[in-house]
Amino acid sequence: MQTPPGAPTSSLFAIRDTPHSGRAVFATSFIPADTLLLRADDLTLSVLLREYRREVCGQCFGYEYGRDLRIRDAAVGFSFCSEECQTAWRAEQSEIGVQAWTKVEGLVKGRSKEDDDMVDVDLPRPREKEIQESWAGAKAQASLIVVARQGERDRLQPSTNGANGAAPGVQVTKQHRKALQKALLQPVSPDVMTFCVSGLLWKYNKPTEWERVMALAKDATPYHNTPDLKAFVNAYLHLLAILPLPLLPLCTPETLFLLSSRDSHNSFGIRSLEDDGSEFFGYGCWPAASYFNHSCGPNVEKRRVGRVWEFRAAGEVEEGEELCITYLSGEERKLSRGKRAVVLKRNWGFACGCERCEGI
Ligand SMILES: C[S@@+](CC[C@H](N)C(=O)[O-])C[C@H]1O[C@@H](n2cnc3c(N)ncnc32)[C@H](O)[C@@H]1O
Repeated sequence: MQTPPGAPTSSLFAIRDTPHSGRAVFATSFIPADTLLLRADDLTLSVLLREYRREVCGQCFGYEYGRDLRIRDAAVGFSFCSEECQTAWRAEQSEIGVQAWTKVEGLVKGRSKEDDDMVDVDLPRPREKEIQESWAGAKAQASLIVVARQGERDRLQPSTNGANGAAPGVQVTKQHRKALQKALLQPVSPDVMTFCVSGLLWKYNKPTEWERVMALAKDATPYHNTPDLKAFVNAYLHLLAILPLPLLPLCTPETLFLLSSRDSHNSFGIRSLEDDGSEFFGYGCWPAASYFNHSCGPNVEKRRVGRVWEFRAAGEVEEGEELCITYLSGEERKLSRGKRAVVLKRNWGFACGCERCEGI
């Protein structure tokens, strides 16, 4: 098998296909306990939940037991533990990125708290047909918004106008402006918005690395429920209405869906490093870290160090053995086999056939 783009390479392991659980990581020699197997420092998109934005550093995810961090960058809605982190964050986002976060913060700030509320997790996941129809349903309004924004570009850059000074292309009318205003009146889901902006900016700033995320395992039905899908479609229309103009060509249903479809089964929770990770700050996608399959009795331990994930052998590993982490949180690991199976099926979409579950 050819190594997928973005997959890790090592003298200790190789990535191979398995009959039932996609690709997996296998030891290529005996590995002593506690050996460092991989440091994944390739964070792509990430979501820091809005409720933690004052306490968790936007760059290194540092947390000081719930205290507000020293530096609050109110314009973009992130806080930082140091000036270095703030500078690194701004450099990584790029100038356009900082403009985008400022626009998003302006939209989200002052919205009623109810827009934030989590929806019922027990609703069924939308199937492919419903997903396609929802995105298609936004097409007409999206086209009107894009024309309204095109008018903005033409006002800002009159040199792109036609020879007679008239705007090239379609004339902006009341209908276009109304479509834009209507989008802005829809409820905002700040964390969904963060996901979309983070993904679009990552694609904008690192276009050659798109294939690293596209190579990951896909989920054809990545939305948790119908309100979640609706929140993504709304975020799309909002973003068309407010993003800096250079980002508009990237903001498409296709790109947003592809980001969700890869993130769904590959993201890592960003949790507190104390208390067995009881605080869930958000999540992110590190492609190199996404080739380990799950086992309920894992032989690899993972640990987050700032923005990097480290993977170590939990004990001695024999040549040829599959290297597995656990996808379960601390509390979930203590559940019975049946309950673990329900959690894994719901969150990751697979029926666990690991050695612990099969009783081997
Ligand atoms: C992070 S990816 C792991 C790498 C993946 N196998 C691949 O080919 O890219 C997670 C996905 O791998 C598969 N997977 C991981 N652990 C599994 C297990 N114990 N049993 C069955 N499938 C598993 C599931 O499809 C899951 O959604």
